[in-house]
Amino acid sequence: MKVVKFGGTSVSSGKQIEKVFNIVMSDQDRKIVVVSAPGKRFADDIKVTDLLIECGEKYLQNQEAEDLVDAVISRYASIANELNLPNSIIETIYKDVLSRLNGDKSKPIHYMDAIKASGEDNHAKLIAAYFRHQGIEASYVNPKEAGLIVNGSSGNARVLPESYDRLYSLREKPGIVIFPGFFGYNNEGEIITFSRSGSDITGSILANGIKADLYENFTDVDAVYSVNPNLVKKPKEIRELTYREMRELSYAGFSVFHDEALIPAFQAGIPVNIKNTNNPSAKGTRIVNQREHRNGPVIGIASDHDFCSIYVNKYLMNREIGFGRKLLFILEEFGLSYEHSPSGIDDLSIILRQSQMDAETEKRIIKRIYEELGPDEVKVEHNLSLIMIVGEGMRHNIGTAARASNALAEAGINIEMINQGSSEVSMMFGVKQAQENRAVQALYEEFFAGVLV
Ligand SMILES: Nc1ncnc2c1ncn2[C@@H]1O[C@H](COP(=O)(O)OP(=O)(O)O)[C@@H](O)[C@H]1O
Ligand SMILES: N[C@@H](CC(=O)OP(=O)(O)O)C(=O)O
Repeated sequence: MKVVKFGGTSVSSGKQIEKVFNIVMSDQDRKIVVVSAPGKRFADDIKVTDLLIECGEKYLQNQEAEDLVDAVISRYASIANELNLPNSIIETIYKDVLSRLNGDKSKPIHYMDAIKASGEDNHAKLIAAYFRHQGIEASYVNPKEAGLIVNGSSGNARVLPESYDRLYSLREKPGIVIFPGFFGYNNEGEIITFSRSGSDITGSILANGIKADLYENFTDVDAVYSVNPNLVKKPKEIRELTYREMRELSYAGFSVFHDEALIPAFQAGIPVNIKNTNNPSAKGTRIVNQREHRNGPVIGIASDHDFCSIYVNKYLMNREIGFGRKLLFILEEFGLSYEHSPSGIDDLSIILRQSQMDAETEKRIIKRIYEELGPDEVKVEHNLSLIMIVGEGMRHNIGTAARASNALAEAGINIEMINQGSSEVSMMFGVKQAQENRAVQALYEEFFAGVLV
């Protein structure tokens, strides 16, 4: 039995949903179908989730948002029209969206979550109606009814382990199950969404719950490429990746698969296959526990931007017990999470996503570090990009760091910091944001020219 997830681009129009239908019908093991809200049909299009967020925010401020409600409903209406579905489905969706928008605003965060989740919830109903219209036994299943219970905060839902046992009974449901991605319910019955692009997570949870043989994740590219295809023309396709490699790469910028989505599938030992809705016969990329090492040391290069670093220097820092803890405690008190902390004997850098820290917070943090830790120097550097080179093969190859540093030096790029992950499957380079793309291209040239992946 397989769980199949279709991303926003795969369900963005009636034509795309016909492809989804054909893919599901072509393999009788494809039983559980997880869907996203309608995504982009073309580069400048707006995802339904983004329209809903704008709409909800206006309603919260009691502002007019009729044009936005129209924009949401007309996305579903044009899909229903293309698929020759009766108008009653659009009336149902319209009523649902309005009732959420006019719902209880006393807890704005929960209010917004219910609105965001309507994108997938209504689309799952529409897609189930289409399958039935085609004469196929199919039903929409709500996450609460199925037992997908979560905790955590809005946009950061965490599945509760007991959900898995409950979801197992989906196996017995007759026909095809159409399941909305992106959200679950907490024990109080409130909707909580996963982080953005979180339908990948729902698919993985369901794959674990029903103990699927395979989790197929359909998107709009033939494979996971060794580098973001928007940065390098026709990059090499990756046939097979380990869970650890994919986890590092999706964390560091491979937006094709959500980094949190690997854990449930990994825990149950279920392989993941990333495939293309627009070219389903292409093999795609498999994510597995172990793979053969036929390529060089590196399997992929990912990059992400908008980081900053807080650099702290103090002579004899290495002998001062509790220095690191006190520094991190200051950040904790400001509610900040950090990504990495490369260190030397007398210095320590903390890398953060800079959107968390405005100018005022930064000033207050620096003041506290000076007051409480007595450093010789504290420096904050903004607009950094992190580039991650990833590959299980790096463990068996010496000289990877030297090759990467040389390639960057030859491209005239200054390395602001290096961090070799203790996992030994990744190595991170910090560079100035303006040099990110050039750095990725230089590393790609170094590690992939002529390599079979
Ligand atoms: N290394 C990579 N390999 C493949 N796609 C990538 C990679 N890095 C970024 N992407 C982008 O991820 C996109 C697919 O993810 P996403 O837009 O979330 O799809 P979906 O709508 O199916 O959820 C691709 O179109 C591509 O632009
Ligand atoms: N619709 C949600 C969840 C999701 O997974 O979407 P997509 O499959 O388009 O990345 C979002 O935009 O975040």
